Amino acid sequence: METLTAAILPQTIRQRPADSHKGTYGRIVLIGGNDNFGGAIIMASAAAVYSGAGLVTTVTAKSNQTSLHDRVPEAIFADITDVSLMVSLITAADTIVIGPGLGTTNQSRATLTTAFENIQADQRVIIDGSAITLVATDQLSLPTAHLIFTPHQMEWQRLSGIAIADQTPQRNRQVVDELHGIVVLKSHHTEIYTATETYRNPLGTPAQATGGMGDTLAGMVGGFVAQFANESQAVLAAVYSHSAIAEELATSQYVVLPHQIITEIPRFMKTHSEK
Ligand SMILES: NC(=O)C1=CN([C@@H]2O[C@H](COP(=O)(O)OP(=O)(O)OC[C@H]3O[C@@H](n4cnc5c(N)ncnc54)[C@H](OP(=O)(O)O)[C@@H]3O)[C@@H](O)[C@H]2O)[C@@H](O)CC1
Ligand SMILES: Nc1ncnc2c1ncn2[C@@H]1O[C@H](COP(=O)(O)OP(=O)(O)O)[C@@H](O)[C@H]1O
Ligand SMILES: [Mg+2]
Repeated sequence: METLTAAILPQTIRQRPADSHKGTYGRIVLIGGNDNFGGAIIMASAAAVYSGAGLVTTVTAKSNQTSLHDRVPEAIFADITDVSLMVSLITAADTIVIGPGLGTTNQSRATLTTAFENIQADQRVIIDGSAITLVATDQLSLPTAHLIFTPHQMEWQRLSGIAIADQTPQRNRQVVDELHGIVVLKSHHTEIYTATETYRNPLGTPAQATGGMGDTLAGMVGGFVAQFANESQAVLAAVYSHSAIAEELATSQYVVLPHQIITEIPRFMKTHSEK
């Protein structure tokens, strides 16, 4: 297993060409946030915007519209019950993040199934939170696309069938190979399984152990893969940046809140971009 280092940052975070516009930096659609879990998709959306994604649309419950616009005015709102709108947004996107705060009701399942049916092979899809749980419990068939799963250990137990105590790199790898996607297995020592390599994230702090921390990571991964061509590198750089910012904040804070990480992303990316 390789240990990630800060070298991944300037390799991945490129200088922005002068001759560019918002379309250059990715069209990302985030789907999730029911009436109870609006915060999850708002944090994911904010993380995508602050990571530099060019155009961000959030498909969520109508009850989250005002909060979304208040917290992330850069994001476009779409009502999650408007199925044809969601389908057209998915069709036009290059990156999709699905699952933060989606919930596991019949309506959540219907949304996920419709989204999967309309995803195209060239799209990058981050599958997080409730979407992982639904895929596992309902044995949904996965779309053919560039898939990136971001489970915590219990979500990985549900998806892989490997009990948390038995989640060794060797066993995890067998399931990762069957999934045909990248897996970010989150814990206090997050591991990233790409097609060919396994990486350990050396950073992270218990100050991060707070609700919404993974939703924020899902949005950052979405923002990074929407912009940077090398998909594996983009995932690694997002995971590393998320923890590195948290460690910086934790030098003077007992707990680090997801929205505080989000606010720091643009500065951190500038500091660690290609020189
Ligand atoms: N503000 C919002 O809107 C928020 C909305 N959210 C949304 O809620 C939805 C459900 O997601 P979820 O993660 O909260 O619940 P679930 O999938 O049942 O997992 C929890 C179970 O797993 C266990 N567990 C074991 N190891 C673990 C580990 N390393 N890391 C974490 N858990 C671990 C854990 O064990 P325990 O805590 O009991 O020890 C518990 O039994 C999802 O859509 C998410 O996006 C949240 O993000 C919060 C903020
Ligand atoms: N003790 C810890 N040390 C380092 N990182 C942690 C610790 N606890 C949680 N994290 C990080 O916080 C995030 C939690 O993700 P997740 O459980 O999906 O949160 P949520 O769904 O509430 O947003 C992961 O990135 C995980 O690595
Ligand atoms: Mg989560």
